[in-house]
Amino acid sequence: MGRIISIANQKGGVGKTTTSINLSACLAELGKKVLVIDLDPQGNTTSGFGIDKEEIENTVYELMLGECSIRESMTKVENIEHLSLIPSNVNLAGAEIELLGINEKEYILKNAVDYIRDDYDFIIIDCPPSLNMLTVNAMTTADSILVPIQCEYYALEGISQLIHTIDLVQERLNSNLRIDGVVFTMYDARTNLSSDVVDTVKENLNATVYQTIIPRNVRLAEAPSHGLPINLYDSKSSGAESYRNLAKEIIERKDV
Ligand SMILES: Nc1ncnc2c1ncn2[C@@H]1O[C@H](COP(=O)(O)OP(=O)(O)OP(=O)(O)O)[C@@H](O)[C@H]1O
Repeated sequence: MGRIISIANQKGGVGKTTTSINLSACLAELGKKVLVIDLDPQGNTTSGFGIDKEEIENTVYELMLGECSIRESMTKVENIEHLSLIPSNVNLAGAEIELLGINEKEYILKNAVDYIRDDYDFIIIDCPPSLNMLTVNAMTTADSILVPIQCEYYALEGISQLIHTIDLVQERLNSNLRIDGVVFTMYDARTNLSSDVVDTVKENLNATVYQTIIPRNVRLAEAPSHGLPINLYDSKSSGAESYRNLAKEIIERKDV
């Protein structure tokens, strides 16, 4: 049965999309069968895989509104074996309103994913930067939440709210849900600030912290404009190495 990991942190720009794309591509490179679900109306995971988000017929929006099946919502990603994507675009921004009044709207994604989860080793869900109904759907679907934390001064801002939301979902909607772990992103070894943030989070957060730390690496920032994950854009970069190591660490985890 596939392991379902949602990448969530309601703080914007912390590396959720970068982690979703590159972790998924590295898991696929290591031979795992991966489905990526882009649940962010910005659609950056979709375009980061080289898919034109304006041209696609079926997205996660049509899936959630019951206008297509989960298999019809999937797109194969060129050049990447073992990886499929359920894309997203700006239409998803209206989904919250359109789902008003629908029964069990917190479980719409979960009910769809249940049909296909046995076909995959990993299902990775990229969440939007807010704690809205889309994020709640990601949390009811997931086995665990991976929280990217940017190595910057306000890193812990909002984390207690995120943990409170995870606790509420666990209590009321998905008793299996747990925090998979924290991954530090955009680490800059030249500054004391980055290592201070890592120390503070480790002291204050009762969660597994992945040993792999994602460095600030310009190749990671460039790769999406070429529509490629980092392992295809620059396989030897520090960004590619770090996401490969994160993928290996996640595969080896037995406790989630
Ligand atoms: N390790 C890194 N090194 C350099 N640039 C990075 C790194 N990680 C992310 N970035 C850049 O930082 C910006 C924000 O990253 P990203 O889009 O992954 O964050 P996000 O949390 O998904 O954002 P949002 O909250 O808007 O969905 C992007 O321009 C991305 O290219």
